[in-house]
Amino acid sequence: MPSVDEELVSLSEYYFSILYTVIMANINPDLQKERQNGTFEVEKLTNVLDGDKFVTDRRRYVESLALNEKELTDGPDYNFMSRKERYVNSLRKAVHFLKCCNKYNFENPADVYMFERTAFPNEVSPIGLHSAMFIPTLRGQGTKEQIEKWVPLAENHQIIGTYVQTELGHGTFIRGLETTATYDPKTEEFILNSPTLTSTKWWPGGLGKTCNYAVVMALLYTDGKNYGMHPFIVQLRSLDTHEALPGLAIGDIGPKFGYDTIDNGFLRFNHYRIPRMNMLMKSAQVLEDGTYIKSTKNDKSSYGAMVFIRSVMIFGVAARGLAQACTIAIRYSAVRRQSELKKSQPEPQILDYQTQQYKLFPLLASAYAMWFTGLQIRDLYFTVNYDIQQGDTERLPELHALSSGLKSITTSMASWGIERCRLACGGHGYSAASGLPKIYVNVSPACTYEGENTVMLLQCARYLMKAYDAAKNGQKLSGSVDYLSERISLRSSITSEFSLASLVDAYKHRAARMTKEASERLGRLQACGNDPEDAWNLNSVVLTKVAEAHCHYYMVLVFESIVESVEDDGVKEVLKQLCQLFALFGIHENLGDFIQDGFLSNEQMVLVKQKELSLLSDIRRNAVLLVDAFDISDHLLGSILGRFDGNVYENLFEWAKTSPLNKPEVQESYVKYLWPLLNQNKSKL
Ligand SMILES: CCCCC/C=C\C/C=C\C/C=C\CCCCC(=O)SCCNC(=O)CCNC(=O)[C@H](O)C(C)(C)COP(=O)(O)OP(=O)(O)OC[C@H]1O[C@@H](n2cnc3c(N)ncnc32)[C@H](O)[C@@H]1OP(=O)(O)O
Ligand SMILES: Cc1cc2nc3c(=O)[nH]c(=O)nc-3n(C[C@H](O)[C@H](O)[C@H](O)COP(=O)(O)OP(=O)(O)OC[C@H]3O[C@@H](n4cnc5c(N)ncnc54)[C@H](O)[C@@H]3O)c2cc1C
Repeated sequence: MPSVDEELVSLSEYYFSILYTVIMANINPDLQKERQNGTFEVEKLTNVLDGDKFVTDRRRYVESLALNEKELTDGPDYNFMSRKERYVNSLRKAVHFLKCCNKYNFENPADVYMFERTAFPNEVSPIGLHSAMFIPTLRGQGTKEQIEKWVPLAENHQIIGTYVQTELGHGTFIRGLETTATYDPKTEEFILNSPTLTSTKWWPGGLGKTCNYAVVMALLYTDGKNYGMHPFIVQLRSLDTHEALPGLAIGDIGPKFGYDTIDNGFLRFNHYRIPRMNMLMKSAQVLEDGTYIKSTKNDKSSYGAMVFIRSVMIFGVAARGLAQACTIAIRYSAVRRQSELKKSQPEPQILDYQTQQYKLFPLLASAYAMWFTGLQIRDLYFTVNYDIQQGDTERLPELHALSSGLKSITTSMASWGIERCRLACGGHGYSAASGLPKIYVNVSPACTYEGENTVMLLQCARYLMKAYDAAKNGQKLSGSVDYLSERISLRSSITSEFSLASLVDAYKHRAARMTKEASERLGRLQACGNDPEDAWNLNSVVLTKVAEAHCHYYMVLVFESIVESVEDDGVKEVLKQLCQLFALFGIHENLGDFIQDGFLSNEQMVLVKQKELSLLSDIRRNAVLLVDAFDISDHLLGSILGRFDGNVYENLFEWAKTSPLNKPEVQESYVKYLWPLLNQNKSKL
């Protein structure tokens, strides 16, 4: 007998197939042709992207639950709302979302995440930080007793919290934060204080108007000594009136580049007291008498929430953001016809222009590379985190380096790529109807939050320099830096076959050579009199490139391993083409790195450029199916240009008619401003 879940899944498959048939009946003919001409089965590739068929079915089922919730999907068009309306609407949806979580009683956090993603398409909910950072920090940094006390309150939403770290004066440099938590043994309380204007907490999501609790990062003082940054649970607002508690000044920081649905806020403490036990004490304790005791080996374990978000952002923000933009731009390029290739022939689909393919297909390949890498790092996070829970922090530095570096290169690639997709859609790309502006403003801050991208690359480089030194001293390295202690090939093995192994090898060579040279340069800078910090700074542009090279290598390596693991021939072939294009585009873009020491010969360079162009033609045939395989619903895309049915023009026209500026026919502003202007000289007409 099938389980309830199995029944639901087959029901959702059934509805999906009906929906698919209905939609196909009304598909733009160009898109229909694209979908008939492919060389592989889309569904099989979707299963690879999801992990397996079961995950695909489950995801569709969970998404269908969210799509059936009218409270989440109906309502005013986001594009026509004011900032305040966007916040209020999002909070309304957030509360309904919580009711749904109770109703459906999801046991797996992945279900909650998929449901939330559908409820908040390219938006962040005002309570998003509650589950993304507040609860994980309570769990990660609390003692058993603290977890037992606070987590149920948070999970039952009796309290709603956020993560409060950044200040007006400092975000990157955590040791420069100024908020103090001074222990008072007489009352067994901590006194939180903002001693300067620059110590005002600034940016935390949901702080402005929504949350009544927070984990606050502050400098711990006890017995007159500063022990650095520690996490504290702080009540911010009355649970009855929601007013800020005495001793606190809280508010919204005002409009931003995007993120309209969330109230990023400020917070000032005026000698605000909290009980001793509100310090999260898993890594360090303050006893009743003020004695400070450190209980974990790695003093960066309190940075765990940041490592978590960086690890999940690669897939959740960068890969999915770029995949959505590619879906929009490629579908639109298949239905848009413009100019002429040959006289007296119909105007071609713009996707047939090689230049259009060169704009879009490397981005498509990057989206796939990020997608697979993101899933890999998410899994690595859970493995390492499990070890940490058992007291083993050995792999934390590697996870920190990889998640920092990959968070940086993928969010940079994605935000650059989304803008490129917008430009590739010509004029209509600039309309909010394209959905691309909303995707862009949702992805672009990821280059800054959870560690500014340059700073994160330098964290990764720091790890690479240490690893290289260890390898030089004879240590055998493992994990993602194992290649630094291997003998690497001096000449590229790339041939006209373009085996994936030869491409991985090229990236490995580049990363290893650049790491070695950066390390030697660092040594030379110190040898000629610079102290280590100045030498580091004078070498930092080079170091960011080293980190990029390492992360790029890692992405090619992961992509190759996925291609190798796929059994279906059709899917394997298209993924191989994408993997080759990702690698070759990267070589072309960074050619100097690959030819500098003669690794790549002139002949090989010519081959690379030829193959890159021939791959465009290969991928052209499957381009629409390759974006269909991401299986991103129209609701999530929020794009008229990227609609699954390709019926762009009629829907653009209908959408424009709903613009509030079109109602009423004659606007008040005409009467107030234009009429007087137009009529001032009327008598002279
Ligand atoms: C459930 C699925 C969800 C999916 C959805 C996906 C995501 C979306 C979710 C939410 C998004 C919505 C909203 C956005 C939220 C944004 C929240 C924030 O931005 S919170 C604030 C984040 N702030 C930062 O990231 C600050 C960046 N700065 C730092 O991290 C650090 O200060 C530093 C730059 C790394 C330097 O730290 P410090 O000065 O203390 O240390 P050093 O002396 O330089 O280094 C000492 C040593 O420690 C290592 N290290 C540093 N950080 C870590 C770490 N996190 N973990 C492990 N190790 C770390 C460092 O490398 C040094 O090592 P060593 O060389 O060996 O000495
Ligand atoms: C949308 C959004 C949401 C956010 N949400 C939260 C939240 O929920 N909670 C929270 O606590 N914070 C939050 N933040 C704050 C965010 O984490 C910080 O803005 C981020 O860590 C960057 O720090 P910063 O603003 O101090 O940048 P800065 O460090 O001032 O960066 C400015 C420039 O200085 C350079 N720079 C700085 N230090 C170095 C260095 N050591 N080496 C080389 N270059 C350097 C950077 O590369 C950058 O070019 C959010 C920010 C945004 C934009």
